Amino acid sequence: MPKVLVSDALSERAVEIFRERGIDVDFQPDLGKDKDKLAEVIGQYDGLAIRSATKVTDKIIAAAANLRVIGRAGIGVDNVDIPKATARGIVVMNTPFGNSTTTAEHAIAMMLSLARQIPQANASTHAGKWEKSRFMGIELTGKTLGVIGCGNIGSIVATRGVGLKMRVIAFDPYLSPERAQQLGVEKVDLDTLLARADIITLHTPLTDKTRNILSREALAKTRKGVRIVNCARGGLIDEEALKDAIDAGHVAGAALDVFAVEPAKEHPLFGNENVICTPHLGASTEEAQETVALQVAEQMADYLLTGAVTNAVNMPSISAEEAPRLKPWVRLAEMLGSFAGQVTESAIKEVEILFEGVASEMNVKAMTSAALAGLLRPQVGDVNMVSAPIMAKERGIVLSEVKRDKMGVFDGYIRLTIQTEKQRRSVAGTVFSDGKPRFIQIKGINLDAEPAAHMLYTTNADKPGYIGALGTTLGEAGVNIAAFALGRDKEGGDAIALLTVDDVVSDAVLEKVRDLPHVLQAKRVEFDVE
Ligand SMILES: NC(=O)C1=CN([C@@H]2O[C@H](COP(=O)(O)OP(=O)(O)OC[C@H]3O[C@@H](n4cnc5c(N)ncnc54)[C@H](O)[C@@H]3O)[C@@H](O)[C@H]2O)C=CC1
Ligand SMILES: O=C(O)C(=O)COP(=O)(O)O
Repeated sequence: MPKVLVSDALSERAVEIFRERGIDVDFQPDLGKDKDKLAEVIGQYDGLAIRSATKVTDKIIAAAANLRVIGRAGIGVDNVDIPKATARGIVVMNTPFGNSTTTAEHAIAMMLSLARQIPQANASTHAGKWEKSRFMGIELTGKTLGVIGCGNIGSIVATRGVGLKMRVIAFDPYLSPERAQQLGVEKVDLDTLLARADIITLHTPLTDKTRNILSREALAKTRKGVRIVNCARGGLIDEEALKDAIDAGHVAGAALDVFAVEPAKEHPLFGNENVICTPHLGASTEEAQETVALQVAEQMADYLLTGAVTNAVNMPSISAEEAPRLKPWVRLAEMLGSFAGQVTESAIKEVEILFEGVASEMNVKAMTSAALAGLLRPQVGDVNMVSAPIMAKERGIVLSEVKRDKMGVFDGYIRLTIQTEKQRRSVAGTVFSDGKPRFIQIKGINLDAEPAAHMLYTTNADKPGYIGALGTTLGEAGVNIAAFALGRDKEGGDAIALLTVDDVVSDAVLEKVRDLPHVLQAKRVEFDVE
C-alpha cells in the first residue's frame, strides 16, 4: 500500500480522500517547517503533499529514496526544487485553478484596503481614537490598474478591476491580443505599465525571469503616489527598494501578502503606516482549501494507484481512463528504447518515433518519454520517464514523433528509429491482445519475439549452417535456448536472430558467437520483465 506524508496544513479532506482510496497517510501539518525532521522521515514515503511552508530542497529530495510524487495543494511550486525532483523521476503536481478566484479576491481586498487604509482605520477606531480626518483615501473608479502577469489570477483581478470601473492595463508577454480584448484590458509593455498605473498588482509566478521584476530601477519608473499590491511572491519585489520608495514618499503604499523570506517574523516594512500586511493568506478560504486538498489528494492517489498523471509540471498528462490501456504500450515503448540503447554504443543524434494505428490514438507523449528513458538508460544510468525528455534535450538529441493511421496487419505498432554517428537502427513492436509486448521488426526485417530477461541478438549474412552453428555454440557453452526468433530481408541477404536464453549471456559466449562464420554482430540484450 503506498504511503503519503501530508507535511503542511492541508484541509482534512485530503486525508479522507487518501484513506478512501486505500492509501496509508500520515498527517503532520507542522512537519514541513522542520527541514531536518522532514529529511529524516521522508525516505519511507511514496508521496508528499504540501502547501508553501514545506521547502522541498535538494537535501530533502536526496533523502527521499522512495518518493514518486509531490503534490502541491495550490499553485506556486517555487518551494520545490523541480530540476532535482525531475532528475530523480519524481512527478511534481499542483492544482492550477483551485485557489485562483480566492487569491484574486484577496488582491482586490488588499487594493480596497490600501485605497481606504481600512486596517489602519480599524486599529485606530478600536483604540478609541476616532481619527476621522487622518484617513483620507482615494477613489478607485477611473484609476488605472496595472496587472503584471495576466494568467489565471491576474485575469480574474483584471475583470474585477473592470467591474470597479477602473482602467485596466496588463503586462504579460504571453497574453494574446484577443484574450486582452476579451478581458477588457489594454496590453502594454512593462515600462508603459510602470509609467501609467495608479495601482500595480503582481500575478506572475516566481521564476529567474520574474525575480525582482519590481526592481529599484522599475520602481523609479512608476508614477509618484503609486500603490502596490503583491499577492503572488515576495521575491518579485526588491523589498529594500520598496521601503526606500515609500520612505521617500514616491510610493504611497503597499499591500503585501507575500515576502521574500517566509515566515516573515520581522521585516524592514513592518510597522510602516503605509504598508498593509497579511501572512500569505491569498489562498486561505474554506472553499479554496477544500478544493485544492481534494484535488491534490485525488491526483496523487490516481498516480500512485494507476499511473494517471494530472497537472504535473514535469511530465505529460495521462488520464485515469487511458492509464490502464496505455500502460502496456508505455512498457513496449520503454522496451523498444531499451533494445536500441543496449545495442548502440555510439552517441545518439536523432530519434524518430512512429506511432501507427491504435498507438497513434493514445498519449504519444507518455510513450515517447518511456522510449527515451529506455534508450538513454544503458548510456546514462539513472533516467526515467520524468527525466528522459530533458536529458535527451540536454544531449542535443533531435526528436521527431510521427502519427499514422493503420496501414499494415497490426492494429497498431510503434517503430523507433535512431541515428547515431555511425548508423541508423530501427526496431518496432506491438502489444498483443494478452497485453504483452512483442518485437515485430528489427532493421526493417520482420520477426516475432517476446522481450525476455536474457536475450541474445545477432545479425548475420543469410548463409546455410549459421543457425545450426549458433545452436551448437550455445549448447556447448551450457546456454539453454528458450525461444528463437529469426528473420531476413531476402534470401541470401541480411538476417537477424533474437534468442531468449535461460541465463545471462557471458562475454566469453558472446566472443564465441562473434567468431562464427557469417556473423556481423552479436549483442547481449536484457529486459526487466515481471
Ligand atoms: N498569495 C497566495 O496565497 C497565492 C499566490 N499565488 C501566486 O500567484 C502566481 C500566479 O498564479 P496564476 O495566475 O494561477 O498563474 P498563471 O500561470 O495562470 O499566470 C501567470 C502569468 O504570468 C505570466 N508571466 C510569466 N512570466 C512573466 C513575465 N516575465 N512578465 C510578465 N508576465 C509573466 C504568464 O504568461 C502567465 O499569464 C503563482 O505562481 C503563485 O506564485 C497563487 C495562489 C495563491
Ligand atoms: O497556491 C499558491 O501558490 C499559494 O501561494 C498558496 O500558498 P499556501 O497554500 O496558502 O501556503
